[in-house]
Amino acid sequence: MISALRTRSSFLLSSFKNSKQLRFSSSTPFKAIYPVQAGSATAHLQLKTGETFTGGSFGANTAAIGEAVFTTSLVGYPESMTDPSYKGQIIVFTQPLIGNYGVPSRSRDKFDLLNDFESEQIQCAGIVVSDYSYKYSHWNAVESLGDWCSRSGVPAITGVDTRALVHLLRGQGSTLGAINVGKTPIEFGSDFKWKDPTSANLVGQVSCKFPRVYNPNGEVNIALIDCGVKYNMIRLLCESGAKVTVLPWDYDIVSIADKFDGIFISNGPGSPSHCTPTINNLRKLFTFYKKPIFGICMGNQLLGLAAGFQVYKLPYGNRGHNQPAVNIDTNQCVITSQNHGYALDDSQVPENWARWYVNANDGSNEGIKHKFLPFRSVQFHPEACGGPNDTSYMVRDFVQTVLAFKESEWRKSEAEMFDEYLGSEASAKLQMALQ
Ligand SMILES: NC(=O)CC[C@H](N)C(=O)O
Repeated sequence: MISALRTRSSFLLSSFKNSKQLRFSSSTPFKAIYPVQAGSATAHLQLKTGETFTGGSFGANTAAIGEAVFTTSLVGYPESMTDPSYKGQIIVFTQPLIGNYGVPSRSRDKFDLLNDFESEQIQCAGIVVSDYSYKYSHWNAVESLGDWCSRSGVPAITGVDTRALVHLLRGQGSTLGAINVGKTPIEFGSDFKWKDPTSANLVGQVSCKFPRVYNPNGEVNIALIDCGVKYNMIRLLCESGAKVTVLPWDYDIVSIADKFDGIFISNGPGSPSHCTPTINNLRKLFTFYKKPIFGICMGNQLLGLAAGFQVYKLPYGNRGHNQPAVNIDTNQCVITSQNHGYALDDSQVPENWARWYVNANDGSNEGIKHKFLPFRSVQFHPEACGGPNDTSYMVRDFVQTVLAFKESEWRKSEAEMFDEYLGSEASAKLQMALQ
């Protein structure tokens, strides 16, 4: 199955590359092709490779630089724009109609988490759309997308030929771009120093600065390593019965690990290579920590790096809400929400680890698990927001596993606990490994 997936994916990629690619002359700007409100200032997305896409500004009258990436998600622009994973990126929406349901209210749930946003503010550097809805309508809307972007200092362009833009990004890969508002594009001389925001440690910029506890009366105590956590991850853990202690990405979790019944590693922006402290902490935990660990997206990459996997950058990433991921053991396919540019190279699998999920489109890794310790992670987003909730059970399963381990510790010796949970053969291996 996997080899078939890999062949299919290489066929898909090669056939796409050989297909008639649009010719992009980097001198002629792509004119706005969708309606731009009369009186809007002209705005441009200029790529480092020279192409310019012109449209009308409907956000802040400011310039921004970011990695231009595209998402095929049809809904969920408030969630995507406030997802810290998009820090340093300019989001190009393939869905043409953006803004039609406005921006929701800032109501909070019982855990004090915003109900309709994934963090307190817009995280992306800017947005590019084809057909912005100046008029919006929704029972929960309190302002327009344009007003939200304007008051947040985030530039937004409408009227852009996003099909041509996405065609280009698929052909050459995600590309550094600059949004600027003004009659004429900026003349970036060949010596212009393009400062790539994603070359910085973006996780350090978005992670919490101090620990914070959610749902203090939860029945199990879970440490969440915050690499740029989305609010719905915290919400799902709390709703599953956990007390969640959110810790900064580089917090010394090793020295307090035994206080926690389980550890969760969150999503986050930029390259995982900047998170060396987190990776080193995970490596130290592997030497003694025997309770469940679960990671999502960046968490999958950091757990994998700590285990000995390599990471590589995908040409244009997987960002959308209909990405198919296949469970390698059961062949079950789940439809997932995704937003990532890096992936684990699972062509070489470290000892005692196994591939868990694989992407049915491009054969990229979608999850890993330890063969007999309760450590696992997925590249996709079970917490959705936006996208399908089909795999949100994985967060609940993690909390249930933590509870099972905790309860078992009270009632049974370790050997019995591991026998019951892992099966006697794996348990025997574990006991050997822990000598
Ligand atoms: N959503 C995420 O956690 C993204 C992880 C990482 N920044 C990537 O782009 O692959």
